[in-house]
Amino acid sequence: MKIPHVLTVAGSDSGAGAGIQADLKACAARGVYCSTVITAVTAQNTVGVQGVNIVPEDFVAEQLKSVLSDMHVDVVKTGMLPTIGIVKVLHHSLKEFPVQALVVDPVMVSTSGDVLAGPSILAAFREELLPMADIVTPNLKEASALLGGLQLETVSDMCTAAKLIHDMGPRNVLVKGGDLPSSLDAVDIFFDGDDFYELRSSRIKTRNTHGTGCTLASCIAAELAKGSQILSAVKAAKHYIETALDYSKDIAIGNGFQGPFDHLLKLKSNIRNSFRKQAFNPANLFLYAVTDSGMNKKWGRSITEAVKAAIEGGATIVQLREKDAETRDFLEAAKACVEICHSHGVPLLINDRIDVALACDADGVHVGQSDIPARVVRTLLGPEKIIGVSCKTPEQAEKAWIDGADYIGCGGVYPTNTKANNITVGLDGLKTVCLASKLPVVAIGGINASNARTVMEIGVPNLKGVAVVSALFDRECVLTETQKLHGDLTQAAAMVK
Ligand SMILES: Cc1ncc(COP(=O)(O)OP(=O)(O)O)c(N)n1
Ligand SMILES: Cc1nc(C(=O)O)sc1CCOP(=O)(O)O
Ligand SMILES: [Mg+2]
Repeated sequence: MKIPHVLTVAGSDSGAGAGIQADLKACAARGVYCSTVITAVTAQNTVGVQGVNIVPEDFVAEQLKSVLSDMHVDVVKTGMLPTIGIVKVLHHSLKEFPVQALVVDPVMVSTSGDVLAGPSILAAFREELLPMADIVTPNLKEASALLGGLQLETVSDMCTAAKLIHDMGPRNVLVKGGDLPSSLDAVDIFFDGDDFYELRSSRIKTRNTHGTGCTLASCIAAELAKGSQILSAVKAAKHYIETALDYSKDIAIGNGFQGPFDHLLKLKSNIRNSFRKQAFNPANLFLYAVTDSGMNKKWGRSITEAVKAAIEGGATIVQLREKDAETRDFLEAAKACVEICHSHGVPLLINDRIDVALACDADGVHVGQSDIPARVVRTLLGPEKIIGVSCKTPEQAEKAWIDGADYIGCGGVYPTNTKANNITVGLDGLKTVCLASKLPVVAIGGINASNARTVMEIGVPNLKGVAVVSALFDRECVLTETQKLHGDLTQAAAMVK
């Protein structure tokens, strides 16, 4: 079995908050193998950097050759590259042994203010490394240094910097605004050469932020190694950092002004979660079956029988929406459904109940506008679980994206008897929300085999499927109804293509 593999080319931090040590822990936390090429050994603690011993460039070259010639590396991530010679050696090695992606964290100054790579390195970064990079992740100081001292004080300045750095050759740029004085949130700007994305996460009040830059870059590298798209990788990395900082905000290591944080929080909270589930695939929204115990009871079947039939009929994702079930019964049924769904490779989500989702280790949850906010759900469930949010307006869709949701449900497309007092947005409302949403969308509300094609034929690329309750579960045969709907959706998908 092949395991995703990141090679980090960076300096050692004796205090183990940043550098090679942070990279190893971040990759371990993300379930990715990490090999190491050490460019420098630093004597460092929470007070600052007391000494730096640079590894001779021919020995950096030897380490690179050892790893790249033997082990299948997916992604290379760079940190402290203290000399021009080492940058050139790395450039040469990557030409000889190409990898799937290169993540460049242009480390220049430690957070304690100590210089780790002098200004002479800038030209080598610009000429040798940035043109090869899939993403470069400067903080404000590093972005300013790369741009000859350009002042960066606002989000708009960050966009300008991202564009100018993109012109140096990397395919994507993430300018990290953690030091932006005026912002309550941590605002980063991601630029892919076409679009700017403003990525916000809450600023956690803690002294334990040493190593966040190294960790973010390693985490992006780890996600890329697992096959994520670049923007998803960046978002997952930001969520991970936010969760880890929050988890570690009160730990006390060292006497200096900036301490390390705990990368391996998941091992303490839930060991099973440290093994990444299948990354969320928007294609799973194609035929989204949402259960209703009242309906299934009426037709004399259990939740598990209903879920099994829906999956056998072609459901691509299942949500347990059991509004009236006793918690203990709901949890037992949910555990059984997790087994059924996972044996068929189908994700299982829980409606509303984060406690039940955690207890049965479901793949995620779906929440609405009056449920626990998605941002809080993300903190509770961690970066890996799937989160869906019900949205009826473009503003709600924007908020869902900012809060770290993976998809949105939009409805009611048609009137429904399944949800009381539900506002109908119609096909026009659905289209408006889809066009505004940066997330994939599943349509819901009054959808059945006779109108599913009309819904899908609005022809908006991020509309990925339909979610249905009564059309599957308020029927005698769930299997037959699911098969019928699956057939209609498949025809609609062929038409839209
Ligand atoms: C896929 C999907 N979309 C929307 C909803 C509705 O969620 P919510 O607005 O929280 O209402 P309830 O389902 O909780 O009544 C959904 N469940 N699934
Ligand atoms: C659960 C739910 N949410 C809706 C929304 O508009 O967000 S409509 C709805 C009920 C969908 O049931 P049926 O497929 O039986 O119409
Ligand atoms: Mg809800």
